[in-house]
Amino acid sequence: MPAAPSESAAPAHPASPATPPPEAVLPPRAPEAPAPGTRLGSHYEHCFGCGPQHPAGLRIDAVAGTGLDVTAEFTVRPEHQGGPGLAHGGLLTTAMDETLGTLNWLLHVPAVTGRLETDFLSPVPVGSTLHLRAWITGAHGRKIYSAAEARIGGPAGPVAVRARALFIQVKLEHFTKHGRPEDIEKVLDDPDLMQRARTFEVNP
Ligand SMILES: CCCCC/C=C\C/C=C\C/C=C\C/C=C\CCCC(=O)SCCNC(=O)CCNC(=O)[C@H](O)C(C)(C)COP(=O)(O)OP(=O)(O)OC[C@H]1O[C@@H](n2cnc3c(N)ncnc32)[C@H](O)[C@@H]1OP(=O)(O)O
Repeated sequence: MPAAPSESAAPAHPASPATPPPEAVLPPRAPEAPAPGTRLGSHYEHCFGCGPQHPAGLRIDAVAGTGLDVTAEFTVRPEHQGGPGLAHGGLLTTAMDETLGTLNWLLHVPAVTGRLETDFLSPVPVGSTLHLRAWITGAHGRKIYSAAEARIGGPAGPVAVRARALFIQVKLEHFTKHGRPEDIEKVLDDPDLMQRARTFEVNP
């Protein structure tokens, strides 16, 4: 069996692509951003993360903060199990992704997750309420850097999950071009959703 490489032979760990580089700056909160305290609602009713129509979804409904931040709550249900009685890790990552994604509303640009790193610090039992918080850490060109944490039991409870993300700004055509045509058609027929989507279009 070949010898395992020694610590010293391992290449230096590169900086994470989800960490803002020195040239990144904190972007301004968009003038059109929802006022602090506003419930951001769902961007798509069938979304696994926020859609009220999704039977097993997380139904995350984030609240805009005063700066470049949002908060949300999510209670783990039996359909979210990985280990018996415990939340599935991938599902917790989804909760982080969804909460981080709602930061789009504060910058008023559509963006999709390019990279998402998650640290699981403690097991999360079914029935736990996670208190989520996400904030923007910088932006450079189309790249938006952000971080999030989920605390158990209360907004000041112990941190159970941490995440860092790199979102990439896209045009609305990203969704119409790549989405399954029958789902896109239904969305285009939905006046409420189109009104929300159009607010992005007039302010690219
Ligand atoms: C009409 C219908 C509208 C309906 C929608 C309405 C509203 C939507 C708006 C807001 C929604 C609000 C809330 C959403 C909430 C939650 C949703 C959760 C978010 C998700 O769950 S979303 C799904 C998962 N997500 C994807 O499905 C992305 C798949 N992917 C791609 O679609 C492409 O990959 C893309 C577009 C990411 C980039 O492609 P591209 O061609 O545009 O750009 P390119 O590759 O040049 O990257 C530009 C610069 O980013 C760097 N870069 C890119 N990726 C990187 C990586 N992974 N690591 C490190 N660096 C990376 C490059 O290195 C370059 O850097 P540099 O500029 O320095 O060269």
